Amino acid sequence: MPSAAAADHPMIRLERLTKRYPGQDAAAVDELTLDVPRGEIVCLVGPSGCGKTTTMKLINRLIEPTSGRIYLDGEDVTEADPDQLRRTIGYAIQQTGLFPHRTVAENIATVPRLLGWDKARTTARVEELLDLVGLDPDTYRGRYPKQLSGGQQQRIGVARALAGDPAVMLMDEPFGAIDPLTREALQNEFLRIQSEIKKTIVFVTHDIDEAVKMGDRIAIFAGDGRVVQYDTPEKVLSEPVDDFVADFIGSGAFVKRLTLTRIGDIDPAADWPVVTASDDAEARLSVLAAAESGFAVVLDAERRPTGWLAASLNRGDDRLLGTGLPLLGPAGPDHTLFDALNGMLANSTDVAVVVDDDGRYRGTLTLAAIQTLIHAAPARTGAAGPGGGTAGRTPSEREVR
Ligand SMILES: Nc1ncnc2c1ncn2[C@@H]1O[C@H](COP(=O)(O)OP(=O)(O)OP(=O)(O)O)[C@@H](O)[C@H]1O
Repeated sequence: MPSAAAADHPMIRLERLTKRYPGQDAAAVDELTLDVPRGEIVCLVGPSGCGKTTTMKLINRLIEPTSGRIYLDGEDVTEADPDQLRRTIGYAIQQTGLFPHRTVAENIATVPRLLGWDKARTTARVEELLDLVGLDPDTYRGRYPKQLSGGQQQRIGVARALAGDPAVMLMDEPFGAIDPLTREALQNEFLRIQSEIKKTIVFVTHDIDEAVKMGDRIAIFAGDGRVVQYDTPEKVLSEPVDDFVADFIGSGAFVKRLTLTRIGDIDPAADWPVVTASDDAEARLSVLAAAESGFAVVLDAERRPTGWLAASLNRGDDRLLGTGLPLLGPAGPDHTLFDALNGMLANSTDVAVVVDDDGRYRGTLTLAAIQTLIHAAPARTGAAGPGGGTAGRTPSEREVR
C-alpha cells in the first residue's frame, strides 16, 4: 500500500457504498460515505439490523458491494483480490471464530502462515501477542479454545486479528457476550494496547456506552442502513443531530460525558492547604487555622498523600501528628471524572484527592469542580490523539450522507 502521502488521505474511505442483498427491497447499507482517519478507532453503532456487520464485511470484501467504492490508504480496493486484502486487514468477531481443533498458538499464527513467515518469526510473534493480551505464553500456547474462558477466547481472537500486524483492524462486537466486569477489563486492556499500536480500527457495537468509551469518533446508523451522525463522542453526547440520536443515547448524556475526561487531563485545584510528615504540631495547627476549607492534606516525605486533618483538632490531640485520617482512594491520571464522582458518592464526601502516576499529590477535585467541568468541552485522551493524518479534518455530518 502506498504510504508516501500518508497524511493526505484517510486510512479507510467508503464512498457511496451500497449493499442490497438479493431479494431484499431495502438496502442493508445505503450510500454510505465515511472517512476513517489513520490511527483512530471509529465505532459503528446502531440498532440491530441497521447494517453494521454488512459494512464491515464490505470493507474486507467478505461480501461484494452493489455499488460504491472502498479505498484503503488511498488505494481503490473495491476490486482487489479479496484473499490478499484480508491478509492486510485484521478481523475480530464476537463469536471469535477460533478453530476448535487448533491450539492457541496455531490459531494466532493463522495469518503469519498465510503470509509465509518462517517458524522463528511466527513463534516470536505468537509469544509477543500472548503477552500483549495478558495471557502467559507458557500456560496458554498449547491449549485448545474450549479450554479457555469466554474472555480468554476473545483475547485470543484479538491477538489473532493483530498477528499479521495489519494497519487496519475490523472488530465486530469483539467484547460482546461476556460478563460486564470482564468486558470492562478487555476494553481497558484494548485501549492500552491501541495507545501503543495505533491501528486504524472500525469497531462495531450496539452499545452506545461502549462506543463512547472506545471511539475517537462514532458513526450512528439509523435503522435503514444510513448514518445519521458521524462525530466525536463529545459532540454526539452534547449535540445529537436529531431525536433518533438523542433517543439512542438515552438518558444520562451528562453522566456519560463524565467518562470522557481523564483526571490526568485536568488541572485540579491546589487551594487546599497541605502539611508534610516533618511538620510538627505547631506548624500543623497554624496551617489548619488558616485553612478555609477546614481541612489539610497530609503528605509524606515523597509528597504522597497519606491522610487528612480537620481544623477542629485540638492542640494535644494525638491525631494531629502522624499520617492523618485515612484518605479514600486518591484519583490517579487514568481515572475518569466518572470514577472520581463515583468514589465521592460511595464515600459520602464532596472532595477527591488527585495524584500523579507516582502517587504524588497534585491537588483536589470537588463536586462543584466536576459540575463546572462537565459543562465545559471534555478533553479527549485515549488511544489516538489528533494528528496522524487527521490534521485539518473535523468530522461532521457533511462527511456522511
Ligand atoms: N446474507 C444476507 N442475506 C440477506 N439479508 C441479509 C444478509 N445479511 C444481513 N442481511 C440483512 O441486512 C440488514 C443489515 O444486517 P447487518 O447484519 O449488517 O446488521 P447489524 O447492524 O450488524 O445487526 P446486528 O446488530 O443485529 O448484528 C438486516 O436487515 C439483515 O436482515
